[in-house]
Amino acid sequence: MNSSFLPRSLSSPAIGPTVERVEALLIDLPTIRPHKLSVATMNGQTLMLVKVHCDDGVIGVGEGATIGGLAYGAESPESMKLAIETYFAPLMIGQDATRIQALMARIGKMVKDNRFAKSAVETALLDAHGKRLGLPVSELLGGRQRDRLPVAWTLASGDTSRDIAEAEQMLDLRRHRIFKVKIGARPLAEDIGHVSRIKAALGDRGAVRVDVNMAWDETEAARGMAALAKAGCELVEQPVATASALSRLVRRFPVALMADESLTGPPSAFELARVHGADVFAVKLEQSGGAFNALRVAAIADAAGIGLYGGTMLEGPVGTIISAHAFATFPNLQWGTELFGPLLLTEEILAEPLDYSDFSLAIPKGPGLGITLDDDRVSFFARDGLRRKIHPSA
Ligand SMILES: O=C(O)C[C@H]1C=CC(=O)O1
Ligand SMILES: [Mn+2]
Repeated sequence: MNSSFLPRSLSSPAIGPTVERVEALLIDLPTIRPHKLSVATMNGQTLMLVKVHCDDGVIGVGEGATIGGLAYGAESPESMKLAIETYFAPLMIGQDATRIQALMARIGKMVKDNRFAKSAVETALLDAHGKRLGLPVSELLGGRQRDRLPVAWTLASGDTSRDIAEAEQMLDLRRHRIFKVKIGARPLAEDIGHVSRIKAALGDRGAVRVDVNMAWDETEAARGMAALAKAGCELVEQPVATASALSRLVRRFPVALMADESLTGPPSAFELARVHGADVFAVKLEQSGGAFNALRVAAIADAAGIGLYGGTMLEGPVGTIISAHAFATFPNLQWGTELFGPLLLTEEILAEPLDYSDFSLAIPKGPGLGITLDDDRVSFFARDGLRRKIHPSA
């Protein structure tokens, strides 16, 4: 790509270590069970890993993931890899790796959307810079306010008894006590029955929330929210698609309303706040376009009196931990997080697993993201790796 198109201020000479090489790869991992959402049923998850190699020998790692290929949004793991290799890398190579916001602005001038891919490369730059400085990424983002984050679990087997048994197991393990039930694929009455039975079984031992993933129209949503409030559900996530429909539902029922898919970065957060479209924002790093933008979304929520929740795109450990570093800096995180993505995967790709205990996730304290990939396992599960050679249909 010809960098002479760029304004002079965005292509100034590097003063620190520079980006030498950018590498992207896809890894395919099985899930512990089918994960049923109204938009897709997942039997596995594909992670796009990006490695940014710098000329001081530091390598930073980032991740992009989405749900059900193209079922959730415009980007797929494959499209992120292509965008990074073809369009991002030429804009990054030779640039100062320590001026992360300046480099992201340079990319932003030439890459209009691709928020998930931007989040992945920004993560890798933050990881590299934290390693270089000997600081956790949370410190680069302004400083952490907490060392652990509450983590919700999603019940999405589609089967009521199985979901109840799974919730009981999570309570016994002291891993989760907040449960988000995926609904919206079945008729309303069936979904309400499903959620009511789960809440009745758990009682005060577990909080129950639902995610409709935009599947309802406004009339169904009004009926659904009234019934869910009666059943003891405390929060309904994105029952309808648009901000205006959300704003007509908010505060009509004694149940909190959370925006998820409607939030695609700071301008959408501002618009939702302006129309009073939600009680709570599910902030996702990838949807926001990276950690810095997620912090901007959180600031808008705080200013508008909207509660905050740390969302996930069911990322693997890298995407999960950059999210944890960002959420650790939020002044308010009233609704906790759902950073359970790595627990949905059957395979570990870190040298040391993450610490999920006491109903929470520990935010690593080491430099950068504070995690280390197990490179042998990553190459084994790579799309063109050994696992595919042994089991071609896997
Ligand atoms: O919130 C979503 O829509 C996506 C995701 C988060 C948890 C889960 O099970 O799915
Ligand atoms: Mn959601």
